[in-house]
Amino acid sequence: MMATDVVNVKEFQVLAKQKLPKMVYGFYASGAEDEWTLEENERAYQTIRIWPRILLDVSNVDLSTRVLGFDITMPVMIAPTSMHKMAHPDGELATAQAAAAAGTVMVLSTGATSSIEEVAQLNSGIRFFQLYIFNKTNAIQLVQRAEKSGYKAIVLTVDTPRLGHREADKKNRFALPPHLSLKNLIDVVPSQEQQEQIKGSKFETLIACMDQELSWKDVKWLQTVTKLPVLIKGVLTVEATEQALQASVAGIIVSNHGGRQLDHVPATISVLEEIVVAARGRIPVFLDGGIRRGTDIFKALALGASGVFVGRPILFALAIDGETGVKKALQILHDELELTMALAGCCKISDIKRSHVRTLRDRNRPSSRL
Ligand SMILES: Cc1cc2nc3c(=O)[nH]c(=O)nc-3n(C[C@H](O)[C@H](O)[C@H](O)COP(=O)(O)O)c2cc1C
Ligand SMILES: CCCCCCC(=O)C(=O)O
Repeated sequence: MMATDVVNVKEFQVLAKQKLPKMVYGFYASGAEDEWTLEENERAYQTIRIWPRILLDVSNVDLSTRVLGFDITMPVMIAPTSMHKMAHPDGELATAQAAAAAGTVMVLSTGATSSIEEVAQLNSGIRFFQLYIFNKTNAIQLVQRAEKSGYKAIVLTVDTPRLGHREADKKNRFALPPHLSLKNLIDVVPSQEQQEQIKGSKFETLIACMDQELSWKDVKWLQTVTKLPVLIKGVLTVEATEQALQASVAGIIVSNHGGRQLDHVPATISVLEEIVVAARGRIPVFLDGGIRRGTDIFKALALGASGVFVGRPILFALAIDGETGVKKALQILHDELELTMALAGCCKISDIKRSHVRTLRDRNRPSSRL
């Protein structure tokens, strides 16, 4: 198969497996331990049925929406993923160009191989900055740089006090290729001495430097050092949603880190609805994990998501064809969502209702005839 033959975003992964070095492909593709959650993230969409409406005028389908007050062309955004230059020499710059061209949000990772400023200089696209907190001094610096560079929100990732156990990385002795660097973390790069102490690679030592004491009071603290809205990424429970409301965050992202952190946590789509209910419409609820089809996006929106973020398909598309590949991946997801909406009888995002889907739980209710 050639890049030009790709007809759905899953095919980018097949091509990327053939093209990328084993260590890089393994880092991007793998999940934690038995990869149950990684697989469940995709599998869970299969249990949800779409209930279409018919004979509605769907000659004009509009996917545009608003996220944190910003107009975007579709409720599909780019999740923060680290180290894009392992996929393609243009790295995050290519991804950011594609996101801006598609009119949607890109979230730049703290672990990017391009700097906050390099990405910001490219165009006027809408970008958020994903924050990993190593220490408060570094966090303040990163947030101030993001603010100054025009990023519109801070996405605080809260599911990574330590890195999940990814066996592929262990087997492949994962390390960032020496010609690349994590440009935003130059000042927390571990010393040779620290590396020897931890008996790991530079990457493992760096991760070990993350602030493992992070707590809800630090979420409050973060809000005092930035004017930007703060989103919490890594929410999977009603309890955390209630705490997020109490902390007055601007929104939450239901995420299990693409199955890379704690294995056997539920698929994100399976917990979305209870989290949406717990959020009581007070803050937007976004979701990532396992989104591979327009129908997946439609299901997430019907269950109450204000938008979704996509991770691996973007990385694999980048690996295959740089900026053009990412544009193509975004276009495919756009077109699939548009077609799904037309076939389900929805002309705009707000037409997508809870009654357009039936979940396993709906079907298992005693009164159900489905
Ligand atoms: C290779 C890779 C690197 C990632 N790096 C980050 C990161 O730096 N920060 C973060 O918050 N999440 C990171 N994630 C998690 C994604 O933001 C997102 O939660 C996940 O990829 C969504 O699942 P999907 O890949 O099935 O779309 C990473 C995921 C992958 C696959
Ligand atoms: C600051 C370095 C980040 C590396 C970890 C990236 C990540 O979140 C992942 O899932 O991998």
